[in-house]
Amino acid sequence: MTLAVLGPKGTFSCELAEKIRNENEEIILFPTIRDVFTAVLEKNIRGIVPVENSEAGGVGETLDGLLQTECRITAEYYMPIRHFFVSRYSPDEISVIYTHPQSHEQCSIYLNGMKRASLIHTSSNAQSAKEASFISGSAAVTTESAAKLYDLPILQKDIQNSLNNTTRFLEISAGALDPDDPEKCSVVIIPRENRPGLLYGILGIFAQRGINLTRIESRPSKEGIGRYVFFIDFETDPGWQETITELKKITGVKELGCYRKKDYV
Ligand SMILES: O=C(O)C(=O)C[C@]1(C(=O)O)C=C[C@@H](O)C=C1
Repeated sequence: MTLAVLGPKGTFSCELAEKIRNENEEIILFPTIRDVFTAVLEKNIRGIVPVENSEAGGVGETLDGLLQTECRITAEYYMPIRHFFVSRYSPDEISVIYTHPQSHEQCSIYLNGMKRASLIHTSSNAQSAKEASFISGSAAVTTESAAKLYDLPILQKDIQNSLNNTTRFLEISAGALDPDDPEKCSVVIIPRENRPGLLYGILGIFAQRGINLTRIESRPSKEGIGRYVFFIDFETDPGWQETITELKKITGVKELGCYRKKDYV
């Protein structure tokens, strides 16, 4: 078996993959989250992608991958996220800081205090460390494993805004079937029309059945201003298939997958 994740080595995605991989399962690294989706479909392997963070919200590239590809969600993982500020230079010598945009948001309070340095966004937390390992006068916001890998001194631990900072990751697979006893389901509502009460009607189906939503997020449909799709996660009951049938009667629905709930990793 093979597990596809965002690289290079040292990302949070990579740290999670190391923890959850099966014995003898090989981890393969890709430069973007979109490439992880493509590999999962083309090679028929499983992948791990970040989907939302407690501070910075949804991860757009993953939401787009779920909407636009046939990958299915087969599991979820919650991982506490600790950010490290690393550099070979002293704070007054630092003129540039490399950071992933999600990490920038998660560490905004600390980074706003670094007024003399300019911020450059990168494709991952490991890439940030890689840049800081050879650019003079630079620093990075990164993971503990990437700091070790690139031998970068830690100037400050835990620079995230909140000590409860957590990212939820999804396991995605190609052509997977839902388990018989799922605990959660994810769908995207793709409205066929813009009419009064549509969202009320959708939420009413969950309310009437006493179903708890664990997340609802609107995202532009990319078809024009004011047009949205809605990502909904809900806790399942024995009649979860009927819930989806009811939804399909009033709106467009893309089923993303049903799966078991997971503990913190
Ligand atoms: O760059 C990484 O280390 C990643 O695994 C990506 C990612 C993300 O895009 O959310 C994962 C967890 C953290 O929330 C920050 C970055």
